[in-house]
Amino acid sequence: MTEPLTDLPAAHAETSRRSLPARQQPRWPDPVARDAAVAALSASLPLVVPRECDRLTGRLAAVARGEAFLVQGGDCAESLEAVDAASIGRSASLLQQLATVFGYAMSLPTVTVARMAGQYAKPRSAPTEVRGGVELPVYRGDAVNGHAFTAADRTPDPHRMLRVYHASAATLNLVRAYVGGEHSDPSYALERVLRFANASPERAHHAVLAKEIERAGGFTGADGWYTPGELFMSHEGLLLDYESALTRVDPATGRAYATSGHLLWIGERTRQLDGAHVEYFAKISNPIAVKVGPTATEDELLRLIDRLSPEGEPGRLTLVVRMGADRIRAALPALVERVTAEGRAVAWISDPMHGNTITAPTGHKTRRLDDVRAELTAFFEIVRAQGAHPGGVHLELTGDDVTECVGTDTGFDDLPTRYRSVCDPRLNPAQSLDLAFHLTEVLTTAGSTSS
Ligand SMILES: O=C[C@H](O)[C@H](O)COP(=O)(O)O
Ligand SMILES: C=C(OP(=O)(O)O)C(=O)O
Ligand SMILES: [Mn+2]
Repeated sequence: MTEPLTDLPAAHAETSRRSLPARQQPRWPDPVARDAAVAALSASLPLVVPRECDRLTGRLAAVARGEAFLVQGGDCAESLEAVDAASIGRSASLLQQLATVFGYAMSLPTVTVARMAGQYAKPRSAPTEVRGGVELPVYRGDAVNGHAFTAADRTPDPHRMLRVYHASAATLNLVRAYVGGEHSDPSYALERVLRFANASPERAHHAVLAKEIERAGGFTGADGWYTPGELFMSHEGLLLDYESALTRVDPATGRAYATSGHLLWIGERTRQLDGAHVEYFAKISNPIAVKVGPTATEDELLRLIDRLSPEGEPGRLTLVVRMGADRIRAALPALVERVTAEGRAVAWISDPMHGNTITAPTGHKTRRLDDVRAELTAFFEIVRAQGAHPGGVHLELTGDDVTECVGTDTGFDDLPTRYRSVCDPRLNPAQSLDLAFHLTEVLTTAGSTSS
């Protein structure tokens, strides 16, 4: 039995939140309403418990040691209006399908982590948005304000944090039911991979590969490429009011945990060494990740690692590289070389999405699958050339058949057809699986399926 949790003493979380500069936080117009929402969250049940977070740390330790591969993905921003049982099931299933393909590609067990049940707060490039001469606060995710371009929607409303908490609880409940139920049959994901690979004549090469995956059969059983009943939840730990209020102390160990999700990451825009986000993340015991963009320096990265993982426990810290296909070859090698030479135990994973965002002629934010592939391929080459382990992928994707990224069956002109994202463009299932099959081909043709 898991021990009951007690509340983290309020001063602990509040001190860091109030005393250090925190970027990308909303200006709540009504401080009384903000305090009421924080108080309600502080009295709410945890969404996850320490033992599950520790189990994920253990899985990620295997990733850091080169013995496992992480498949992390989901929406850029979850939307309260789009919380839908079938859609959640499709996205969870897509992650399991990708785990099956990547596990084969790498000949390694996979760990699956969703951007789900809490991915509701967004860092933005500009504080406001102007349309037709009207200027309003930018959309910062459903935990903060509404997406519609009206003053009412865009005004930050702290009560939204409670709505998001309840939506996350319901999402988590459903995912636990899916992965522990129908999705837990080991053949569930493989059948869907085969169906995808056989669906289109242009994908004849995928069908051949899918047959090999089926023949290899390593997806079954406890020693297989993924544990079908296990899907962890993650989100960017951006909104410190929300995260602090859901932080709890495990009485068994005296350690503090964010209980809003199993794994939280620090975004590219909030990883300042002297900032409130790094301060908060240093205090929690969850497995954590940090985004690493093309401007990160070797010294900055080492200081960040030492601050966030002072004991160097493998699995504690994952570095999510997001540089852009055109910059990764110049920026990444020195970072991997230095961190490896200094003996830091981190997992390296690739987010090939966030450095490759472009504006389509239609005005839509989009990404070319070709650029995503190019960055992911370069990541593998660079990390391996430095003697380190390319430990996983971090993707913005959905199980729904959207038209948000360009490639496979979606051209620039198709983007308006089913563009549903409230923030960044996601890969649809065909694009996600194409990416996984492409990487498998690259890795297997290179003559090596292990790292
Ligand atoms: O998801 C990432 C960021 O929130 C997003 O890329 C920022 O986008 P913006 O440049 O449109 O603000
Ligand atoms: C904001 C995000 O990424 P980054 O911090 O890498 O820009 C994101 O993952 O949606
Ligand atoms: Mn994004």
